[in-house]
Amino acid sequence: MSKPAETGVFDPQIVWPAIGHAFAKLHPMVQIRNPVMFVVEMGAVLTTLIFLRDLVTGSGHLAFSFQVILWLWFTVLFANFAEAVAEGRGKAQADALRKARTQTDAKLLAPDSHSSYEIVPATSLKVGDVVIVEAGDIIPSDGEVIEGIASVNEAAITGESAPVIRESGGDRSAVTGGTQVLSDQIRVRITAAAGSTFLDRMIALVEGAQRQKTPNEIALNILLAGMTIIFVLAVATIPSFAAYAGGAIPIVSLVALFVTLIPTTIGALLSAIGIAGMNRLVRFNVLAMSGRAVEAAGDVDTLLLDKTGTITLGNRQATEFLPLHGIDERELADAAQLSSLADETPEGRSIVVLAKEKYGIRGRDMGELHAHFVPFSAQTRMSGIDIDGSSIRKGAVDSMLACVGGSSPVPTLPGTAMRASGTVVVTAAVRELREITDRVAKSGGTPLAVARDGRLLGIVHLKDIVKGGIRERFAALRHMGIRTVMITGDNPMTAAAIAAEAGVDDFLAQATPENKLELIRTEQAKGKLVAMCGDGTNDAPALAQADVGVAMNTGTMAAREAGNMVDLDSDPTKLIEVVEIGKQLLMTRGSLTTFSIANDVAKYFAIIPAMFVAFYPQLQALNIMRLSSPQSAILSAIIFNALIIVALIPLALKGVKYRPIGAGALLRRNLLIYGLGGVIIPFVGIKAIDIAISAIGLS
Ligand SMILES: Nc1ncnc2c1ncn2[C@@H]1O[C@H](COP(=O)(O)OP(=O)(O)OP(=O)(O)O)[C@@H](O)[C@H]1O
Ligand SMILES: [K+]
Ligand SMILES: [Mg+2]
Repeated sequence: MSKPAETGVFDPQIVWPAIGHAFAKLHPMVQIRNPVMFVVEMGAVLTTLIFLRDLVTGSGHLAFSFQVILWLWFTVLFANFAEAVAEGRGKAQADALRKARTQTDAKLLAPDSHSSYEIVPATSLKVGDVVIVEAGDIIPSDGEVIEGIASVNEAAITGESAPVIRESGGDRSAVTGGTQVLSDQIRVRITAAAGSTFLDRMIALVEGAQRQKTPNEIALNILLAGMTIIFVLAVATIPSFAAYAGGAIPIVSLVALFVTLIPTTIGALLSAIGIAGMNRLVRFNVLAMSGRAVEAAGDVDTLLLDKTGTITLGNRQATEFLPLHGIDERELADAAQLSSLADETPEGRSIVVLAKEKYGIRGRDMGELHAHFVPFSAQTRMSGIDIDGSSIRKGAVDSMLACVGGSSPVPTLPGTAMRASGTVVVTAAVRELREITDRVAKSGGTPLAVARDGRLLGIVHLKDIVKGGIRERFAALRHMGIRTVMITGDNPMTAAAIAAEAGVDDFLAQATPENKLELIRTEQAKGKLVAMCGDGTNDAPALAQADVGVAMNTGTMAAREAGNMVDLDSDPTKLIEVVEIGKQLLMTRGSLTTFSIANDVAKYFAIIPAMFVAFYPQLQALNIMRLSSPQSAILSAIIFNALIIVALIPLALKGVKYRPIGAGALLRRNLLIYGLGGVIIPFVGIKAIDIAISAIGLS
């Protein structure tokens, strides 16, 4: 995994444009999305108008008012700046991606030809068009390989230069526009028109163009808005207290008090925290389609993983033909090959290859054979062919046995009549078949049974390899308290072998797409947050249902569209980083909210005595900060309130450090640091500012 270095928080290339954006974001229609800061802006507008009036009439404390108003505007600008910096970091990543979206031409296949094509610009391609892509060509748009196999360099989107295999059929058929074919030739059916390709969506995502507030953010915003309203009411009563003592408090002081008391720190940084979380994922080569997915990742309890292509490499290859007693190996190979001639899955193709390598059985022309082809489906878990009155099937052993009547002695495949003595033959064959199946399965291989006209011939052994380093990573997930469950369409014994090798906690075998979906719903009904990693079209419903659906980039378009995250490195254990980033996001938000609210304590001690000491001398007891003057107290508080936003931008963007020490311990630790820190820091900060401004004689 190549991980681009993190740009510095205050990189000049990001800071300068962000300053401009901070002013542009002053527009009330932009500001209204953030209620706390909108209120601050309204306060700034109101006091500015009063100041202008006083300027004309020559009344009021003009110098003092001017300084307070300036800092009110700074408060809003700093909040805007924080968001703009977060967005700017995303834009830098988007620009890198945009370079990959170079203008290319496409070799558009003429509608009823197999080889003649015309060159057209990639932008003119429509969904459904078929293009030829040859070695050296850039794939013009997203699509599905419908014929051929090729090695593809996807570095443009993944940053990983090792080529990947893309082939028709199966779960590795999706190709991404902007990537380059290195060898061979493929035919690609275009699945996305210009402007809505994967790369386009990636760019829009990292730029934050599609960012929507998550339910958690909305809830927090409502809470903050609620607190703001309470402080409006509280501050609104102050003039009457002053009037009672025969004095008056200038509006600008009231607004300053109000702004320092409302939760401006978290209000200013909330949006930046969310954007930064998504950006952090991008740096790990994971694209989150929604902020909600990132948050959910922070609380995941159960991780479900598809086996083939997710836990294993996914190119299951036929390695052996294992005939039943009394059946010629060549007869089995021949039947297996026939049933696979039109099977465009990697499994089917590898059977044709093995039959040719081992027995020299040549491919036959499907057109001349007058055959009816039965394609593989995840429901039937079988595929095959009806040819010359005979029917050949291959598939998962249990499905095949149900079909040829392994459980009942009566075969149900068409075209078979049962002899009276047949029962015994079938049962013996079934027993032997089970023995072979178990042997293959125990080694982690996938056994495919082959039958001709209801007569079992034997087993094809498909081999697959568990992805490297996966075991330790699953152990790390367990340590984080996440249960891993492998779900596969394969038989229980193969599943058990692979599950043991990969080190998952549990597995579900012989699962149909509906079973996968059901399992997720059951977990969710128990109140658990479920993540699912998958690559196949048959995983799509589950990916859509899961709270966090991580599609492998090697997977099909359907899978990539259904999930709410795509892992460009196709590494299911990346969930560790995804969860950490999610937890970090939640913790950062929680910590800064705590800090923001704790901040208020010091401000009460700074401002309240300063405001009232003239009317109520006994409040002098509260004046523990001994600030130089009431005006300096108000000014120091509002300056601190604005500067703390800028000071916390790096923390908001980088996130508080995640430590796997358990939720309770973490909460205590954060309360101590951010709660206590939030109480103490403003006392020190406000006092320091007070000393500084009275030294330079600002107030
Ligand atoms: N081309 C094929 N023809 C016939 N049967 C097949 C073919 N490919 C796979 N099978 C059988 O169907 C079963 C389920 O298919 P598949 O592997 O696609 O399911 P899955 O739910 O995606 O599980 P996995 O986790 O293994 O990817 C396989 O275990 C195998 O027994
Ligand atoms: K505040
Ligand atoms: Mg699969």
